[in-house]
Order: sequence, then C-alpha cells, then structure tokens
Amino acid sequence: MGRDGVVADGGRGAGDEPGRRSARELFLEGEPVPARVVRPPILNSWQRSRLWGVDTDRIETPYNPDLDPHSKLSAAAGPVLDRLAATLADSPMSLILTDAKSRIRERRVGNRDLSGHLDAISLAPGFSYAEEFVGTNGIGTAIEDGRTACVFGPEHFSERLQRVSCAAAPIRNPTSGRIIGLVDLTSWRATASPLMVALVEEAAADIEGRLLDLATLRERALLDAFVTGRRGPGRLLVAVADDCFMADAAASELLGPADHRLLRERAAGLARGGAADLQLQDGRSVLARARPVEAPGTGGNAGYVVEIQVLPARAPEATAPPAPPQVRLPGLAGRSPAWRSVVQRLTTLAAAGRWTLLRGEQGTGKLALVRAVHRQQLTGRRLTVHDCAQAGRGTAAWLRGVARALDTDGADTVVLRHLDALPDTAVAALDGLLRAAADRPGWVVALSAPRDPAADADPRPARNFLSEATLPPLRLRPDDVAPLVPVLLARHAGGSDVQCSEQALRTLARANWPGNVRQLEGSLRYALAHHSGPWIEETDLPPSLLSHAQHPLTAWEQTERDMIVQALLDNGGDKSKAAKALGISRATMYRKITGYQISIGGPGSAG
Ligand SMILES: Nc1ncnc2c1ncn2[C@@H]1O[C@H](COP(=O)(O)OP(=O)(O)OP(=O)(O)O)[C@@H](O)[C@H]1O
Repeated sequence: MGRDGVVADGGRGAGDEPGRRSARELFLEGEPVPARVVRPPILNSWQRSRLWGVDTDRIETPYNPDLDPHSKLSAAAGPVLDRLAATLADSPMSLILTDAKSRIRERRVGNRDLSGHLDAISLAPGFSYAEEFVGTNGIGTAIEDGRTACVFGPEHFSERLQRVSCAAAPIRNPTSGRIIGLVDLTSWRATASPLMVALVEEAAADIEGRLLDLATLRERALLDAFVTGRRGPGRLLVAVADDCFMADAAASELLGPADHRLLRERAAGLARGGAADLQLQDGRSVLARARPVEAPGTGGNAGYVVEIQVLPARAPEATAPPAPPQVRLPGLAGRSPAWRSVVQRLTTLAAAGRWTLLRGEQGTGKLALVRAVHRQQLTGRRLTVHDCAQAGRGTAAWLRGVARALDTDGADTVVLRHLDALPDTAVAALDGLLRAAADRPGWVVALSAPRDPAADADPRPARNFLSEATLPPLRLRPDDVAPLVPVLLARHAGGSDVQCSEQALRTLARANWPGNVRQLEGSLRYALAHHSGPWIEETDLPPSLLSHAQHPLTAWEQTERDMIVQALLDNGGDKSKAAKALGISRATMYRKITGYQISIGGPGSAG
C-alpha cells in the first residue's frame, strides 16, 4: 500500500495456497507472472533486484557503524521516534530510521523475539537495506521509488525476509525536497497492519516539520555569528551552510554563484585545516579561513563563518601572464566557456601536480578529459586508472593495486574513478594510502559525482584532494553539442563522412542529456545504425530524444513513449493514423503526446 492507495494482496501470495506456486517463485524461475497478482511497484522492484544479482537465500549487506549521531536527521527525528516508540511499546513492531542511502541509523524495538529475528536478518544499526544488497524491502524500495513503500512478507525478494512486513516513508529536506532519510515500521508478517503506512507517513511529516524548526534555529545561530563576526580593513565576511549563504555588501559584490559553491564546499576543510588561498571565478585570489558555528541544542553544525581577505593583484605589466591560449585537446571537442574553463584549470593543476578532485555527472567526460590533459601535460609518464566501484570485488587486491600505483616516489598519474561508489569497507584503507602518499611527486586525480547536498560531508578519501574542478553536465553547455557531434560521428562511422541534418542537430542541442556525452555518443551510434540516406535526419535519432517528458519515466512508460513516437514516425506525424495503428483512440493519442511532450520536426509540430 502506498500513497497512491494501491492495496496489495494482503500478504497472501498465490503460494500461500497449498499446491500452488507463488508469484515470487514464478518470477524467480523466469516464468511470466500473471497480471494483477503482483503490484507494479513490487514487480518493478523484483526486476531491479534481479538486475542487482541479489542472493535470495542469504543477506549479505555492508556494515558501517561510522554514522554521525549528531546529524540534522538524527536531531530532528529523535523526539518523534521517542514518542512513537512509547506508543508502540507493547506491540511486536520495530521502529527504524535510515539515512538516504538506506543505512540503518536507529532501531527501537521492545519485543525480544522480533529483535532477535531482526538481528538475524541484519536489519540493525549500521547495516544497509538498499535494494541493491537485500532486494525488495520497504526501506530500499521506498528510496528507489521516492515514495512510501509497503512490502508484505511474500513480496520480499529475499527468502530470509518472508516472515516480516514493513512500511517505510521517505523524509525530505523541507527546503530542497531531496530525500534525506526514511522512517520504517517492521512487524511480523502476521501482525502487520495497514495502519503502519499512516503511522510512518505521519512520523515522516513530523520529522520534516522539526527539520524546518531546527533549520530556523540553525539559521538564527548562523546569523548571530555572522553579525557579531570580526571584521577589519580589507576583510569580508560570509556565512555558509548547505542551504543558506549570507554575505555583507562588499562580499556580495565580490562573489559570484560559482564562488558561493566553492566556499560552501571548502568551508569544512578550511575550518579543519586553517587558512587557504582560493581562486575566485573572476580570477582574483583570496585568503580564506573559516570557523564552525554550533547548532543550538543538538550539538551539530549550523554552518561556517568564513573570513575572506582579497590578495593584492599583481601589477599587470610586471607579472601578469598573457591570457592563456585556448588549450586544445586532441580527440576531444567543446567550445563553451564552461568547457574551456575546466580544460584550462585541469591543465594548470596537472602541470603543478596538484591533487585534484574532478566532479561531474556520469558520462560528462571526466576520464576522457583527465587522460587527454595527462597526455598533453605529462608526456612520457604512465597513467593508471583504478575504478573504486570495483573495489568491493577482492578489496585487498584492489587496494594493493592502488598502493603500487601510489608508490611514494612515483611520478606517474594515478586516477581513482567513481570515488563516490567506493564501498564502505574500503574507505578507511584508501584514506590511509592517500595520506601516506601525500608527498609523492606525481599527479593524483579522483573522479566523483557532483557533491550530494544531502550528505553531511564528503567521504574521507575525498578530503585528501586539495584542489577541485567541476565538469558541468552537457545540458548546461549546449554549445558543446555541435562540435561534439562530428567528433563522435567520426569515431563510430567507420571511415565514412556522415553528417547530421540541421533539424537533427537542433533536436540534439535541445535534448536534456541526463547521460551526458556518453548518451550523445550512444544516440549517434543508434542513428548511424538506423539512417539510410546520406545524412542523419531527425527521424534517425532514438525516439527518446523526440519527447521531453518532465519526470523520469519508468521502464513501462519509456516503452509506451517509444511505441508512440515510432507510430508517429511511421505515419508521417499523422496522429489519427498513428492512433489507429496502435489501436488507441485519437483522444488517448493526444493525451499521450501531451503527457510525454513528444515533438517531431521541432517543438509543437507533432505534439
Ligand atoms: N569533450 C569530449 N569530446 C569527445 N568525446 C567525449 C568528450 N567528453 C566525453 N566524451 C566521450 O564520452 C564518453 C564518456 O566519457 P567518460 O567515460 O570520460 O565519462 P565520465 O564522466 O568519466 O563517466 P562516468 O563518471 O560515468 O564513468 C567517452 O566515450 C568519451 O570519449
């Protein structure tokens, strides 16, 4: 049962009836599951669990006890959990709080039998209940779907979870709307009640209300620290927190949006490590130092007050270097100011051997960029790439490989890819290796997803990288699409000179590119395989590019959208003919075209 009001089969899979196989058993044996026996969110989750390769007979999930007890989430949730736990004291029910990564932070359970069972299935503080590790379950599935999930015994993917039922509701940051955690009730399958859904949703709403109240208190503490902060000639003051930035008039004039982000990201490091020299967006250098501001009542952190001193500009005629020529990197394309600026920054950092954390969404080209900069700046040296996402398989061997590459005397470039996917089990060891190699002469680069504003802090290994750069997503640098297209086409066209029509280029430039350059490359490969004429036309592009749906589509919606686009293409954009071909009414066709924001031949022509 979820916010959408769908009611499951009350926990009775078909397998509860003697002699019949349950829907889950059919699914696990790869047979079709009869419609209406399993609720769609559960079936979707089973499919994801199978993709993850979750073991149905064993629970093997990472354990990380190193969770911050003073987090904003714990501070806000504490009193709400206390109240609900007191109400439920005599019932066989367990109350659980997790973070946004499905890691269990707190568990309250009065019933000894249930407590023992939950320990046996690792539903205990420190363990992760992400779908990826344990398969379909209230916690992981609510996080995946972004809404309340209720999973009854036989709906669990794992055999080990068949005896319990659970309901979990996400807790969202009231300012950003992002999920920061989850409140869950777990009970024996036989004693589960539909009321569990109402209880977790109410608790989540109460915690969100308290988050808002605490945010107000934090902001007030930050404001006090900001107003009473020490100022002096040539010194500016700002106060930063995840969701708040305060600056006096002089600082507002000096700092642009990119500088706000820079200060926000660096404040914690500055507070720990003393003053540092930072470069602002406009090229000016400043000396920055920060001090933390304590959050009232909770002992947590309300933010940082940062003192900024503008360093004198060097006399232009004496020392200013001539404006750097645009750095061209063979094999890579881009012309937007954002692309040029990151290429320039990375080139400087590589030449200086500064340890760099390069952030960017998946497929933006982080690795390609680092490889190209290495080739150009560090000729003759080797480059090794270590994928942190692979560290879970044979952690010791993986760490040995990194240790060899980091060899303290080595001047080779070491790239740690997907740092954000480093398994918890390898965090401390990698951190130790990086610290030990801090003085090595070669360039060390970590590639990571953009900073997660919901996370309390960067993972420990990230703190070893003193310089940062960001490769923005392709949708924020649409000017790069046109120069990328011929380079990517040449890469895959097998020597022939295929180009895109103007209309196809316009469609490509307009697309949102959640998968960034990698997705653009995939789309062009698709077009190369589908085009018949001398040019790539708009109709040769993947159907997904001809629709601009506002929300992420489920697998089923994607299939439906692709069928509609294909029918429109097959019928020259004629909606009536396309509707007829699909056996749906014209009205439904119009509704779907509007819903999926399908446009063929430029905005509005088919939609
Ligand atoms: N500017 C560019 N010019 C040409 N090709 C590019 C450019 N940027 C990215 N690519 C290509 O896009 C694909 C994805 O790039 P890459 O693997 O470097 O991305 P990434 O950001 O490291 O991805 P992830 O974080 O998902 O591993 C590669 O084939 C790469 O060659």
